[in-house]
Amino acid sequence: MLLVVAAFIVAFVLLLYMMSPLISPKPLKLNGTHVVVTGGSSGIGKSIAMECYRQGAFITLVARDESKLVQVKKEVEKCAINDNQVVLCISVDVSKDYRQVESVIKQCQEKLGPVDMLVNCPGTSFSGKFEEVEVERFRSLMEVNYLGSVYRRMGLIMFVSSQAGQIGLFGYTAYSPSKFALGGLAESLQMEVDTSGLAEENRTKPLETRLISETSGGTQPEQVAKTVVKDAVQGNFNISVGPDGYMLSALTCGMSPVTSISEGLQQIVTMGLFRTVALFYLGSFDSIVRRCMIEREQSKAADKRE
Ligand SMILES: NC(=O)C1=CN([C@@H]2O[C@H](COP(=O)(O)OP(=O)(O)OC[C@H]3O[C@@H](n4cnc5c(N)ncnc54)[C@H](OP(=O)(O)O)[C@@H]3O)[C@@H](O)[C@H]2O)C=CC1
Ligand SMILES: CCCCCCCCCCCCCCCC(=O)[C@@H](N)CO
Repeated sequence: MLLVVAAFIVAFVLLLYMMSPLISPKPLKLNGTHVVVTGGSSGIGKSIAMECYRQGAFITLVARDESKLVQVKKEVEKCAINDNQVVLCISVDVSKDYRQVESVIKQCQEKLGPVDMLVNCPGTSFSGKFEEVEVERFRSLMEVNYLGSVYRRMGLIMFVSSQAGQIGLFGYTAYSPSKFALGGLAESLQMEVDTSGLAEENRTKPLETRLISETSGGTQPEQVAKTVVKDAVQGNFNISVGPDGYMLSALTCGMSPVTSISEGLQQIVTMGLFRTVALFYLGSFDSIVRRCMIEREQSKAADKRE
């Protein structure tokens, strides 16, 4: 008995020792740095750009629609904290020609210096039942959400995924894999790198997907931006928003790295508990899908009778 306890303590101390080099050293100070935000002309990307500007960064906004970019540039400029700060805009489709993207990023580096932090936030979403989603959608979501975040460069890189990138969800057969891929990329890249359109989606969204998505409390993009920027400059690998996001991240951490001792300890301690909570969530998702199916069949039968 004593031996087992001793073995546990030794293993634990060893674990802490092994984790210590993973703990990121000093946080990045955003003041004066160059932050590139792809997908920066709307939603979360725009809020992240504003948050970084408020902390003194120089910003390059990347998206397709030029007029939206110009408009958002003005909004970001309002968040300035000194007179030197600059916002650049680049209109390019990140899902298309990689060389073109590379060349525009080169241009912005010539103007604002090397990129200190790259925030990958371009993305679109589409939901529908598997057999009703055109194959072309699978390709286009993969191109924007996944390939649109593949840029080879140095510095801090942030990938904006989704809860649907941690778990597979009804209606997200095209979207979810593109976000899972992003997670795989981040996890592989982390090992290599030596770092010391919601409206469109809602048009087709199945009732099941809507009900399941509503389980996760909506968060304002400004709040998301605050949290992710704070965590990213600290060098954290897994960044989540809200209590369900926290639980999901702990639950799906797998072999992803830890960036603080307390993060690792929390995962170890909470894993079993969160798995229990997750089973209840799964049960409720299942009952949503079943209820929708029954309701559809009933209304079909009623239509026939008429
Ligand atoms: N909103 C949500 O509920 C959630 C969002 N997410 C993820 O967060 C990210 C941002 O979402 P959100 O703020 O809602 O998105 P928005 O639709 O508000 O903004 C998307 C941004 O990406 C740009 N963009 C889209 N396609 C391309 C492209 N091919 N090339 C270049 N830029 C492109 C858009 O500009 P333009 O169209 O002009 O190119 C826009 O600036 C996405 O990756 C999304 O999957 C994750 C979980 C929840
Ligand atoms: C311990 C376990 C906790 C489990 C919590 C589960 C919460 C599930 C709800 C997930 C909703 C995700 C919708 C994503 C939509 C999206 O990514 C957007 N692009 C939509 O436009």
